Amino acid sequence: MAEILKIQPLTQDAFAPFGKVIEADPASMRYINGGTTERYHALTEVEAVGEDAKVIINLFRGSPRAFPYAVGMMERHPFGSQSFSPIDDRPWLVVVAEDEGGKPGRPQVFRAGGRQGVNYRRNVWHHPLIAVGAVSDFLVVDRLGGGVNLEESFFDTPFIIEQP
Ligand SMILES: NC(=O)N[C@@H](O)C(=O)O
Ligand code: NI
Repeated sequence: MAEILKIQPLTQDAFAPFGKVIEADPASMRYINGGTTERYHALTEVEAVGEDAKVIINLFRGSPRAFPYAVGMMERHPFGSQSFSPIDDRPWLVVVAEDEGGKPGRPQVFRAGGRQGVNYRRNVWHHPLIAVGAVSDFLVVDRLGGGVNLEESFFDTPFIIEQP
């Protein structure tokens, strides 16, 4: 019987085991450009390791997922972090899992606001982008380079996300 996953709000503390939430954190803000710009400084760091590793910036245009949605697999990137920052100010879902002996444990689902991004630390289990409600653009910063930077793991029984 497929287990239904609870959705929790995305907070820095709750997401800490998996990476950082990218959002306008007042504690990181400093004024620049003669006071005309608020710089939210060094919110997180990018990891890019291994052969010929470099950091790239991408745009992902995600089609909305249909719900109930079956979380049948998770993936991770052994050589680099991966960040997703929504451009359209639309809520979306983040699905991550702790590592349990080289496999993902029970997925955890977070509801991200339209101005909340995440940076998955290197080798953190996550589900590929889950856009909600409409086609949504995301700025994605991740790693290009040698080696296979994608490891996938499939659940024997999928987990269900009922409604976002
Ligand atoms: N394949 C790809 O670049 N995207 C995934 O890594 C993802 O997390 O969406
Ligand atoms: Ni990924």
